[in-house]
Amino acid sequence: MSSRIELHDVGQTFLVRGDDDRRLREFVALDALSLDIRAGEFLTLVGPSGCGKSTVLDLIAGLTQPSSGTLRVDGRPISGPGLDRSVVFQQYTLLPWRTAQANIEFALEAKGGLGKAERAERARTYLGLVGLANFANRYPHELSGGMKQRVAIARSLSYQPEVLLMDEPFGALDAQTRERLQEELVSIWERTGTTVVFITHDIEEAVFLGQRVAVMSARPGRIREVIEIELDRRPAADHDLRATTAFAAYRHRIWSLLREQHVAPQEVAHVA
Ligand SMILES: Nc1ncnc2c1ncn2[C@@H]1O[C@H](COP(=O)(O)OP(=O)(O)OP(=O)(O)O)[C@@H](O)[C@H]1O
Repeated sequence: MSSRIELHDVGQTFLVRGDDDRRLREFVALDALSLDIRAGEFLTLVGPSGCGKSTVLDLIAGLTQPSSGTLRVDGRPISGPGLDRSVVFQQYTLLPWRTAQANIEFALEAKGGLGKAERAERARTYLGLVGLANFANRYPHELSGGMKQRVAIARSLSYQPEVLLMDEPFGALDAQTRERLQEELVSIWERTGTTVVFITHDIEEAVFLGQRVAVMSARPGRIREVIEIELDRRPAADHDLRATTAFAAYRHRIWSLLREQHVAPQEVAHVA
């Protein structure tokens, strides 16, 4: 249950108002961006602020259409959102008046195709998967930030999507919670085999999670380099992956790539 995603020569241009004369101008956010994401892989996407990471994710989710180029999932052109792709944002986006369990059941109801008992069962299964089996009846305000984000992840997984798109999902969490959720996410990914595209600002997070790290260049956004991460990920209690020399070398390589970048002058052209 995983899909291959292909982006070929993708361009995205927005119309923005100029600061000086308020005239509409074209703003090139992405230019000829190509990327092939393998079925079942965990790909992390890093790049300077404003380089177009969320724009890429929105395009894969089908929330927006590109100005040029093509995007495909398993060979099919992406023409809009679909239940084969699920998005987790930085904000928790839970319904405050529903319990954790009911939040997931509600999302499954909207999806359709499952009876009441099946929805309840599936919600329990996925809450269990993210370690919240005992918190099913709590309302969002009774959960910590990390727990709320786990519910959001459980909700996205409960659709059993082929692609999980994550836009800085751990950005608002404290360092300890973040590390724990990173480990849980890897273990969930190993069990489900879902294709994951994960945006982050954090180089260590990108190296820890990604089988490959795609580094984007500053405006207009393109893929600068895709780095294959080969680390000894054996799950031993005393194995601190982040403390290894190999981990530090990858971290440094990506840091250097990002540091080399300077923000090009805004690419604008008058259109009105
Ligand atoms: N709907 C829009 N209209 C106009 N400009 C937009 C729109 N969406 C994004 N942009 C611009 O496109 C560029 C890329 O934005 P995007 O949010 O994809 O970057 P990002 O790499 O995710 O940024 P960050 O790391 O800061 O979250 C930015 O300069 C942004 O201002």
